[in-house]
This record gives sequence, C-alpha cells and structure tokens, in this order.
Amino acid sequence: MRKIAVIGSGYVGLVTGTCLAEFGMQVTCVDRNIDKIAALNQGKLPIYEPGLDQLVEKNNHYKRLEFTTDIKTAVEKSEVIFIAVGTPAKDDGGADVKSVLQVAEDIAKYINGYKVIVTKSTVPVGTGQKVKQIIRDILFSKNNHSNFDVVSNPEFLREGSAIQDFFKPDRIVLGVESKMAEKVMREVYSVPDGHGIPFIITNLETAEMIKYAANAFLAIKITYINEVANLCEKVGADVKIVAVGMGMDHRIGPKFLQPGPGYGGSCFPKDTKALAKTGRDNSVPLTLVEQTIIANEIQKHRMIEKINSIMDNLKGKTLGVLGITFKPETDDMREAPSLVILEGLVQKGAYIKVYDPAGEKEGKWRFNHIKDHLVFCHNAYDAIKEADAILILTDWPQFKQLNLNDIKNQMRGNYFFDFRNIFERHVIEAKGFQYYCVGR
Ligand SMILES: NC(=O)c1ccc[n+]([C@@H]2O[C@H](COP(=O)([O-])OP(=O)(O)OC[C@H]3O[C@@H](n4cnc5c(N)ncnc54)[C@H](O)[C@@H]3O)[C@@H](O)[C@H]2O)c1
Ligand SMILES: O=c1ccn([C@@H]2O[C@H](COP(=O)(O)OP(=O)(O)O[C@H]3O[C@H](CO)[C@@H](O)[C@H](O)[C@H]3O)[C@@H](O)[C@H]2O)c(=O)[nH]1
Repeated sequence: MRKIAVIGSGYVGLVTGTCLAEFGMQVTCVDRNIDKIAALNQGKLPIYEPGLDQLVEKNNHYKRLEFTTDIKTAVEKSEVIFIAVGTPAKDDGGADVKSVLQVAEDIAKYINGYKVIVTKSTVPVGTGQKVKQIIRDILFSKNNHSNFDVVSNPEFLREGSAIQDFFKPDRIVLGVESKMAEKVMREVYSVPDGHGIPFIITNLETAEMIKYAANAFLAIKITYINEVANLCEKVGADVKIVAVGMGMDHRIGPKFLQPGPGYGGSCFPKDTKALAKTGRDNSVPLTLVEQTIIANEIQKHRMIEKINSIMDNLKGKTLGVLGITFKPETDDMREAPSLVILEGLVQKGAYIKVYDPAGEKEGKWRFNHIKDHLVFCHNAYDAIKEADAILILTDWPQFKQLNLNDIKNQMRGNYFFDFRNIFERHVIEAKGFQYYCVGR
C-alpha cells in the first residue's frame, strides 16, 4: 500500500486523508495550524462533518492515520503527496494560490526520491504547471536528481455528505503527464476503481478546468431556478412543480433545482468568480458566469426586501431565525446567504434571535459586528419566543419536525418566512401563520 501525505487538514484534506486511510493507505495529515493538529491528536475534530469523527478514530486506532505539523518528515516518508490547502478569492475575484505554491516549495525542499505530487485544491488552469516549475527549479538549485510527477485530482465532495461523496464519487478525474503517475494514482484509488467508478484520465489543464466548469454549471443551474422562482411568484405558478416538470426531462435532471435565498459555501461563490476572472484574463468573457455571480447577490438582497415590505418596516421587530450555515449538516458559514441577509435586516432596525444546530461557534464571530442586535439561542423554540416572524434560512431536516402549535403559541407575530420551501403552505396557514416562501 502506498504511503501518503496530505498537506492541509481542512474539510477536504481531513476527509481525503481519512478516507484514503480507510482504503488501507498509510496516511499522514499535515497542517501548519498547530491548534488544529493538537486537537486532532487529542481525538477532537476541528470541523463538523457527519461520520468523520468515527472514521478518524478508527483509522487512528489502527495506526493508518496520523497528524503532524512536520511537513519535512511527512514528505520524506511518503510517495504520494496531496496538496489540499485553501485557495480563497482575492479582491479581483481570482483564486489565491499562494498557499498551494508555498506547499510546492516546501515539498521540493524535502524530496528524497520519486514522488507524485497531487493537487486536490481547486486551482485555476495553469497552476499544476506552476507547481511543476517551482519543484523543478528547487530540485535543480539543490542538485537533487529525484524524479517527480505532478497530478491534478480535483475534488467534488459536498460538505455534509463528504464521506459518502468521497467513497462513491460520480467520477475520479486525473490530470497526469506520465504513465507512471497514472499507475500510482490508480493504485491509490484502487477501491473505487474496483467498485466501477469511472476515471477520466486527461492532462493537467483539462482536469483543472473540469472542476471549475462543473461548479459554475451547478451555480448557474441554481441561479436559473431562483430567477424562475421569482417569476413564478409574480404570475401564480408553483416553482416546486415547475422544477419537477423540468427535472423529468433527462437532459435537465432533477438535482440542483431547489430555489432558495441564493447559493453560498466555500466553493460556488469563489469558484465562479475565479472562472470568470480566468475568462477575462484570456479575453474569453464567460458572460453567463459573470451574470450568475450578480444574480446570486441580487437574490440575497431580494430576501431582505421581501421581508421588509411584507412586515412593513422592520424597526424594533424581532425575527426568530432558524439556520445560518450555508447548507445543512455543516458548521461552515463561508459565504452563507445568512451573512448578507441578517446584516441587511439589522440595518433596517430588526432584532435577530438565531438558532442553528452547528453554526453557533462560527456564527458568533461572523456576526460580531451586529451583536447588539443578534443573540444566539440554544434551540428553535427559544429563537422564536416572542418573535414577530420566523425565518428559515437553512434546510436542516430537524426543522421539519418542529411543533408548529408550540411555535405559534410562543410567537408574538404570525409571519412565517420559509426561504428553503421546506413546508407546505396549507399546513402553515392552517396553524394561523401568514406563509411566505420562494416561488410558490
Ligand atoms: N470545502 C469543500 O467542500 C471543498 C470541496 C472540493 C474542493 N475544495 C477545495 O479544496 C481546497 C481546500 O478547501 P477546504 O475547504 O478544505 O479549506 P480549509 O480552509 O478548510 O482547509 C485548508 C487547510 O490548509 C491549511 N494550510 C494552509 N496553508 C498551509 C500550508 N502552507 N501548509 C500546511 N497547511 C496549510 C490551513 O491551516 C487549513 O487547515 C480549496 O481549494 C477548495 O476550493 C473544497
Ligand atoms: O438545488 C440547490 C442545491 C444547492 N443550493 C445551495 O448551493 C450551495 C452549495 O450546495 P452544495 O453544492 O450542496 O454544497 P458544497 O459543499 O458547497 O458543494 C459544492 O462545492 C464543492 C466544492 O467545490 C464541490 O466539491 C461540490 O461538488 C459542489 O456541490 C448551498 O448554499 C445550497 O444551499 C441551492 O440553493 N439549491
């Protein structure tokens, strides 16, 4: 079995490392964040991802998975080195790949034999070649004749279902430049290979492009249904049925047609911006992607205006908000629509009481600037107590189980904003609420 190092132990690195250990590989997860590694070594996970804690514990117990800040030792003893550090958006929209290039330098310093260096981070086209050049230059300067290959292996997992997505991906994309690198990577992924998961073997540039093209397409699909939903509201159509009707066409498919307050997360917002920037840099404007970015911002602000106009002035009004993470089953709040929406509501004079099953820790610092108008509650019932309105921003499944009678009795007002369309209008209205959703 191959010895593997994964540099960067965030959502992707930790899931990748743990799942590769579960495949039977010997994995060392590296991070420069000392607190993160210390926590992992004490059996504490720095993130919330369903099922990950048990898998980490199991593979740690069987000594297939270890955590360290020592990149030197990890590189020296590994044959395959994954780079899984962050690539956040820069001010101009481009992806900031400085951590990826920094890790490439670090790896090059310690190469002591043939290594396959795999970019798992989402990186703009051309980054794999830059990684290769950096390593080549450093090896040359040190008179180090070690051989190496660079591979692009973009990751398609979703937060909240990351482990399942890693074990059963729709495809595994490998951008390779040598038969040897392909052979090594096929060995690393021999378990999914054995389960019939298709592989796409291509060059570095195509692999890097597939990742951005896929994410931007999904963002466009969501944005399209959001705009259709907005129109449905005006003309008396029901977007849920429209989406079912569209999705039955196999060429369209039913997934990613759920309207809402706009897409968020650590990927779609930054990856659409990065792809648009690559287009501009190459004088090939990606007008659909550019427009999607704008439309998604408009969608979030539309939610604020909708609440404000229905409640007719938000000054002094209290909203009980259920869900602030960008999607359910995660504690991640990067680019969550709630960030824009709650700030907008507070600017209009509203008070906010929040409950989120996993988002409180991150939410507390993200909303620190509006903390005079926003409190965190320990459960959904506390959040809606004495509120004028209930506002659902994340479709956590447990919100569907709430006792609507109790909620109605404890609230001061009767506005019910369900911006994830998790309830049916007649059910909510039967309890005496005024129901507002998206596109129905
Ligand atoms: N989060 C997702 O669902 C997802 C899915 C697919 C792809 N991706 C991509 O994967 C990459 C990582 O995303 P993430 O969400 O895991 O990020 P993250 O911020 O959760 O984790 C990145 C980790 O890398 C560490 N790091 C940064 N620089 C380092 C260095 N020089 N040496 C060692 N460690 C370093 C950080 O301390 C952090 O722990 C990004 O490019 C992202 O676009 C993310
Ligand atoms: O029909 C839908 C589907 C999603 N969303 C929103 O879109 C965002 C992203 O959701 P999702 O794609 O499920 O989560 P991510 O974990 O961000 O995963 C995306 O981004 C990852 C990082 O690149 C990729 O690996 C995944 O394939 C890609 O789905 C969230 O705000 C969702 O609420 C909708 O509004 N409607």
